[in-house]
Amino acid sequence: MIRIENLSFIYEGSEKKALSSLSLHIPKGSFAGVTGASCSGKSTLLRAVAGIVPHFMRGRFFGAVKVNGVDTLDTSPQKLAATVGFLGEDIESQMICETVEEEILFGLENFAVPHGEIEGRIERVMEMFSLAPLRKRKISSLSGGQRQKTALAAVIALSPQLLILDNPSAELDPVATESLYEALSALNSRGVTIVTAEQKPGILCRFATHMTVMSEGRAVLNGSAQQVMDETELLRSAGVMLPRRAELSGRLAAEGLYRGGTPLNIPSAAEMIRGMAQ
Ligand SMILES: Nc1ncnc2c1ncn2[C@@H]1O[C@H](COP(=O)(O)OP(=O)(O)OP(=O)(O)O)[C@@H](O)[C@H]1O
Repeated sequence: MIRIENLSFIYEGSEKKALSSLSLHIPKGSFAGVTGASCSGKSTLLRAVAGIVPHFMRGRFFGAVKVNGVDTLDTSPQKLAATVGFLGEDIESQMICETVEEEILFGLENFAVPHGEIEGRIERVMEMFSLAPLRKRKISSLSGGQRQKTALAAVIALSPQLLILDNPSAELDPVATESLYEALSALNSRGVTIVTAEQKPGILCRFATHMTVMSEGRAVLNGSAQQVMDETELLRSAGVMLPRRAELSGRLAAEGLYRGGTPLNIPSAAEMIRGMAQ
């Protein structure tokens, strides 16, 4: 679904490569998680997949990004948006309507979703993000987390085939983050390809089928969540903050007490401890 070939990008006015000779393949149906330290290039990578780089955010672009076989240089982000949902870090700039309902409705009308389908889609995303009580509320009166949920709901209501989310948990509390990832996982199991970037890999490794670690504009690690999370030294050197369960398994392994892989979730961490106690 996404094929990136030898991509380098330098923002206009900058001399530094935000992306450097990056090649990556994300198959259709994946739940891909992109992680890495601040300024490692995660947002730029996602913007390149959505065509925002270099169409809206200009600069020197080398290599190719193909989405569903279409070269993003040969199409516009508006055309891509028919199948690609993108929510960037700066959600404020993506929200243009006065109320929650209008914000979700705007995209649906803009993409000429048949009238008979609109109410069903609005209700579905309202339920997904517990937004029903906020339906008529002004966006200016919402908390950061409520705005984030509204922006996510507006993108998901468009039923994209590919959903790209940059730091979607930024304004969400842990419970809302958990429900967001469960909702994304449910969409993924219905065939939607998902690409999300997060600085911390703890939530990604629980849900992603595929992970990429960025460092200085390069993809320094790429593979299944287990393969990536087992590379603890490389993750540390890329400035990635390991989840506590990975710190724990790493220390136990260094002391010769544990030989398995990094536990990706709490049940597998419990399994690790149970195994040692026996
Ligand atoms: N609009 C821009 N103009 C110029 N340089 C930019 C712009 N956006 C990002 N950069 C630069 O590109 C590089 C990669 O930034 P990017 O935002 O892609 O990293 P990131 O991993 O998403 O960071 P963060 O986790 O802090 O959001 C950095 O050196 C950054 O300063």
